[in-house]
Amino acid sequence: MRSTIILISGPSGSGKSTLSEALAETLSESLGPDCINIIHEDNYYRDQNDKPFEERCEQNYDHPSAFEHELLLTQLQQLQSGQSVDMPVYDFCQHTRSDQVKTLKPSKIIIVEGILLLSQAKLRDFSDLNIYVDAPIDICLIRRLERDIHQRGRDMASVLSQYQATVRPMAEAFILPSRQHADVVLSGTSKPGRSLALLRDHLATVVGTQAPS
Ligand SMILES: Nc1ncnc2c1ncn2[C@@H]1O[C@H](COP(=O)(O)OP(=O)(O)O)[C@@H](O)[C@H]1O
Ligand SMILES: O=c1ccn([C@@H]2O[C@H](COP(=O)(O)O)[C@@H](O)[C@H]2O)c(=O)[nH]1
Repeated sequence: MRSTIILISGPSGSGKSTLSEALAETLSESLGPDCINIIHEDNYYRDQNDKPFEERCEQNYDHPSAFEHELLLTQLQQLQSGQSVDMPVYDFCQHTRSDQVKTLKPSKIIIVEGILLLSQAKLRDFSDLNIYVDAPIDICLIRRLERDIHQRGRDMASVLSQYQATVRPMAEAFILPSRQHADVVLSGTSKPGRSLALLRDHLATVVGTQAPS
């Protein structure tokens, strides 16, 4: 079995995770629930257990060097060659890898979502379909504020200072230019069903005759 790899990239808060879940749900209906893995690029943030918490809070998490993209590519290659992998698990509240891993079994489809995937030539060349999710930057910031405060243990002041120091400048330097590498650009403010409809022909090409209707 050769896995089909689908990358979903775009700015933080644009709607990548939401689209990934919607796509996985739709594909599961036609291919079966065990046919799909979703991998979050976030799990490949570098381990920082050797640094004190205060220092971890100050890191730039929006530069490509913050990620271990080589490990992500290696694990995608292993999954594609039929091997299970132990994916790292990231703890956003602690800004480092947790001591857990998640074992992934090979699957027909692998959806990978994350901010900097399309900035990486080796990853986008390895992928069968490259999707970029776009949304206005004010919408992304509002969504991020809500999420980081409610789910990632942050306060408004730290989210806003990080946004100005690294999130926005790195997005301008690395994420927004990566849009040019996408096979398809989707709106992160449209209903997910509309995005799935726009993906139909692309999915038929990469997934084959069993693409969702
Ligand atoms: N198409 C959409 N329409 C309305 N709200 C959305 C849409 N996509 C995502 N959201 C909301 O925006 C927030 C961030 O979405 P998420 O998918 O987690 O973004 P990302 O993975 O790009 O950081 C979530 O609260 C989600 O419910
Ligand atoms: O320890 C960390 C690691 C990452 N971040 C921020 O997370 C986003 C990426 O997550 P999405 O789910 O794709 O939005 C990135 O912009 C980093 O700034 C963090 O704050 N702390």
